[in-house]
Amino acid sequence: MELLEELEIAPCNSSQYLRPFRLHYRQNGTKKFWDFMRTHDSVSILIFNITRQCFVLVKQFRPAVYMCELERHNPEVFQVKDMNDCCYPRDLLPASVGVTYELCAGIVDNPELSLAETACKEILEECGYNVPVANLRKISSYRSGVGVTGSKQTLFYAEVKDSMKTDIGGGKAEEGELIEVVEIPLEDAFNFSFDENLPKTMGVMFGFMWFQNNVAPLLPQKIKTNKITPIP
Ligand SMILES: O=c1ccn([C@@H]2O[C@H](COP(=O)(O)OP(=O)(O)O[C@H]3O[C@H](CO)[C@@H](O)[C@H](O)[C@H]3O)[C@@H](O)[C@H]2O)c(=O)[nH]1
Ligand SMILES: [Mg+2]
Repeated sequence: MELLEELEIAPCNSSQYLRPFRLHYRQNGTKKFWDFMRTHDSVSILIFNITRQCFVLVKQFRPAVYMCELERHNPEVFQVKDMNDCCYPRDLLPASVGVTYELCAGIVDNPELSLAETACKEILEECGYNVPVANLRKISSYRSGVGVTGSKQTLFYAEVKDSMKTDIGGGKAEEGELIEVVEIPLEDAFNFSFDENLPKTMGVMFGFMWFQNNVAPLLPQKIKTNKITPIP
């Protein structure tokens, strides 16, 4: 995951994942426009391993995160004069600056599967646990990237046991997915959440908070999470 070479930044003129549009409109008499992208909806799953009392997260290289960091150190990377130009950044940063901790998640791109079935498929592909659909609990759904995509993400909760682990996970190798499965012990979860040196998604932070409010109170006292209050 850490070896990053041959970077080329090129314009994205067509994509199976993103379609940019501009909506022109008049709102309360004021003429406006807004640029946005159509993308797939998605599912994400907060996974808790009850055998070892830990959360199961995934870690992966995210090009968008990496490029934000690269631009901060190297402002010219996106300053191409012609939209057909390519840029070959030289002063690279380690790949690790673009690696984030996330909930297991996937895009909803198979209309034949329900959201819960899609979630179970992602759990198996990314984390290696074979979870029956009936074991999933829907937490809620929400809008992500409201300024840019506004797509809907549905969040599930899944409790797993070591005995349900039938595969190593890691994502679909044939699609080039390179995913590391990581376990966060329950007692470390809240310190992990607020450690800004460990880049993570809001889904992870929300998921841990939800667990604290909805599942932790039902656990035996000795394994409850350490609740910490973030410093303002
Ligand atoms: O530009 C792209 C985009 C996607 N892929 C492929 O498509 C797969 C998508 O993986 P999947 O696990 O289905 O989706 P995620 O990348 O995990 O994205 C989900 O998880 C993210 C983190 O929660 C959310 O931001 C997204 O909305 C949500 O779809 C990738 O692994 C690649 O194989 C590419 O090759 N190129
Ligand atoms: Mg994924």
